[in-house]
Amino acid sequence: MAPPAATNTGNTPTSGHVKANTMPRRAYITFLAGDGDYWKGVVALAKGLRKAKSVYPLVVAMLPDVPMDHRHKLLSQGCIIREIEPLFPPENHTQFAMAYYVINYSKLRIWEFVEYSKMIYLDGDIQVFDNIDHLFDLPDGHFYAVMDCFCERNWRNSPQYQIGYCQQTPDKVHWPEEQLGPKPPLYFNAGMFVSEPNLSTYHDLLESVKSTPPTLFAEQDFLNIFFRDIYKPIPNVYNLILAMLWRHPENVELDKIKVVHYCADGSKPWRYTGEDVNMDREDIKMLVNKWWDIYNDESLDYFHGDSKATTTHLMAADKPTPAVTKRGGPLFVSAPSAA
Ligand SMILES: O=c1ccn([C@@H]2O[C@H](COP(=O)(O)OP(=O)(O)O)[C@@H](O)[C@H]2O)c(=O)[nH]1
Ligand SMILES: OC[C@H]1O[C@H](O[C@@H]2[C@@H](O)[C@H](O)[C@@H](O)[C@H](O)[C@@H]2O)[C@H](O)[C@@H](O)[C@H]1O
Ligand SMILES: [Mn+2]
Repeated sequence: MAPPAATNTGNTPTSGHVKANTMPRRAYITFLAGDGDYWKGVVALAKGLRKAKSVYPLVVAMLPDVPMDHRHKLLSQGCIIREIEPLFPPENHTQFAMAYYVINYSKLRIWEFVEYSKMIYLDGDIQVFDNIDHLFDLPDGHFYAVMDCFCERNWRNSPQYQIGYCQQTPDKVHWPEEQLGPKPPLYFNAGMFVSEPNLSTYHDLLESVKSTPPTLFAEQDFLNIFFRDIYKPIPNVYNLILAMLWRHPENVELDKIKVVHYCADGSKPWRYTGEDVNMDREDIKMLVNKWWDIYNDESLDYFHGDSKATTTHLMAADKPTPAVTKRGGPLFVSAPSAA
């Protein structure tokens, strides 16, 4: 298989079985920041999309602080790298739910990727287990994403959490309009969404972020405000927020789930120990195993079995060859059943 040119067209599919430039300009886009271990999530995502036979490329919107050896690991998995400038919210004293959420505002840069007409954004801690290319055919002009859940502890400073209200079960605790005003509009998780890159949308996003005071869930809150008039919920098979398994099991059909979002505390597969709350559940162990099965599957590597091409490709990019990605990861006694 010919190695991808360092600056390929942007339509070279990760699976390699469709001729470049014959597909509509569509792409999966993820975001990578820092010198930590999220690159492992992106490697797994590239391999998962390949296993699911997606015909569209995976583009990595990358902050400048991502080290060269991490970039090579992604290039050698067929990813397209698009370096972006960081984007920060206005000066604020907000306590984000997680301090590092401030870097997630840089995600907004992806609306500038107008070489693509349609994008599916996926967090680096997401895995795609079944083909979801059909989502690219959803009608333009809307923002598609899965509804979030407000029951986890990291929502404890929100009014919803404090009164026990969650949009997943709106009849369990009614929203007290008299005390808290109108019920909030439906709220999506920003770890996965379908949208269209567009320069005027991008301009409006950047203008609007300057005047929107940051809140608990950083750019996720901001995106919910910005796209609230065109937001359309899609089924949770496209973004299983793991907490749904213990907060709203009645809303989850695990065997129908296509996309898993490892966002619960302690659930990032590449850091998983099983010691955090809820992490000893059999369904969590099975989903973490499924992630590792893909991460460790060398038959899913972009340069499977052709290390010479890897060297050629990377030498062509005039960069040192990457260290061999350490394989391995926790194996569990309980045999993983199919999810
Ligand atoms: O150190 C970091 C933290 C976050 N991210 C990216 O930002 C996304 C959002 O962060 P995270 O998934 O941790 O948020 P969560 O969904 O768990 O709240 C991640 O999936 C990564 O794509 C990253 O690249 N490096
Ligand atoms: O910067 C804010 C982040 O907010 C979201 O994560 C949260 C949120 O969904 C909560 O509802 C969950 O309880 C929590 O577990 C989860 O981490 C997005 O997944 C992430 O991409 C990013 O936008
Ligand atoms: Mn995430």
